[in-house]
Amino acid sequence: MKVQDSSLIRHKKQKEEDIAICDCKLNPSDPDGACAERCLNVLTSTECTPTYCPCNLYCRNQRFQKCQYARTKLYKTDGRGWGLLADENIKAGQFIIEYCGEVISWKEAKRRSQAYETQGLKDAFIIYLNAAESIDATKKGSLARFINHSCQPNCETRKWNVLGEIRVGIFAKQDIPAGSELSYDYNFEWYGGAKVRCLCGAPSCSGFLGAKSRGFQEDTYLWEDDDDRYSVENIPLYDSAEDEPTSKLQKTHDPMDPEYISNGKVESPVQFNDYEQVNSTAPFVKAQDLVPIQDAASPVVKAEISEEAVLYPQDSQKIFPQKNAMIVRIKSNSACRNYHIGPGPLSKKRSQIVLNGRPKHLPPDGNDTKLVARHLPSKEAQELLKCEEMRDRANSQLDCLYNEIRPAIEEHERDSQDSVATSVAEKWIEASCAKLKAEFDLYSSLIKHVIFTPQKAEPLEVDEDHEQKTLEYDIPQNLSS
Ligand SMILES: C[S@@+](CC[C@H](N)C(=O)[O-])C[C@H]1O[C@@H](n2cnc3c(N)ncnc32)[C@H](O)[C@@H]1O
Repeated sequence: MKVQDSSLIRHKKQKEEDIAICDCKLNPSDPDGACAERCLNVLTSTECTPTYCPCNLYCRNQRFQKCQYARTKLYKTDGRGWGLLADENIKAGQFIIEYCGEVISWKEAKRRSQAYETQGLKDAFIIYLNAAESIDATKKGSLARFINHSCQPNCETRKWNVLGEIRVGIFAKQDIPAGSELSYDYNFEWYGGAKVRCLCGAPSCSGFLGAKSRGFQEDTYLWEDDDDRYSVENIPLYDSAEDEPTSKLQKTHDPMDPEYISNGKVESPVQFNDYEQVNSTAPFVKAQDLVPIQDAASPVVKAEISEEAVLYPQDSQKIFPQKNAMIVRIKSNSACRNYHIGPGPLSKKRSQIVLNGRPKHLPPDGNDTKLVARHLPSKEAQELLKCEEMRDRANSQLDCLYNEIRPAIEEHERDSQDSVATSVAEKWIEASCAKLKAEFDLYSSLIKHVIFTPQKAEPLEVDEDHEQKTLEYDIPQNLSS
């Protein structure tokens, strides 16, 4: 009989209406381009959902789900325990591996870290996931748990939305040649315990792991004794019977002991691809016996795009098909409200988004507008292209604004459970409105031109440079102003 570990957080099932569907089109002559860097979902750090993606089996945006990891191997460092090496050349930006572990509430994270410390556990494996949750890879996890800290790292952590849940991946910050040790900046948030002297050897080394940390500020976090908002009891529990993988993790050995993994042979680096495949699908797994370690500490994951990035009231959800747009959930102090920015729940139809029951077409890309403009007299074409430029400018303003306010949002999120400051939200809304207005202008201009184009099936005479020479207009009386 399986005993459910009540400290683990249950998988959330993604609702159909929350599935984000990109508008990529599969080009049979370039299948590798399916859901590549311009995919709407990729731009919003969201993985495509199998069977819903227009590129179907060719979709390349399911790396977490398919465990498309870089080849890595373990090695024994000098003074820093185990470390992880690149076992192939890795490109800048490449997804290397998921940081898997038990997903627990912060309250549970605090309890465990204290317990680990009392037991004299040496290394720290709890990382920050979001305001309410942490990932503990102390007993269960992937090879990512062996990646050491560096003050001048070649990797970074990024959060991705995978089937409606936020997951953490290790990504290359730069090209990494095979044989290099992988590292990221833990940006430690200490859960107590003595500080660990940093041995990364970087010229800019800050001296200690967690030197950047403001320390574990118990009082500002959620789990004051009388604060039950995020207590384990209130969080839906993971049903191990449903999803628990059968893996090597279930064996009675310490699965995280590289000597166990590598069959006792630690002299030379060992390949771990099979092991990774088995474990990587399960960021949420059942607890096993504790392993004695010392000086527990918990690295905090820095997210490139915070899933709790910017507030946008739910009742005024808008579509922002941009890099910074992500479905987010932010909990306010007074009540548990949901805020969204970015693509709201998307319908199953391609190129169409349904919000609050109203279908909205995704904006045409620049090429489409230019195509339309080619078939218009130059004055109209100019106007159309001007509108498009306006839209692009507003888009990039919104991007800049997002980058500007992101630190405040992340800072705020860590400091307290209040919603992001109203002034920040207002700034965002203002910029979003500017962008929407620019888009509106673009579309109205497009519509105007479409209405004003000839109704007769008179082919347009176009010269080699696509410049239109003649046009016949059939302007409806009521629209001829
Ligand atoms: C997530 S684990 C990394 C894997 C670990 N080396 C092991 O053998 O399991 C984090 C721990 O590794 C050690 N560590 C990581 N980076 C270090 C560094 N730059 N200097 C000293 N110790 C480090 C610390 O003990 C830290 O608590």
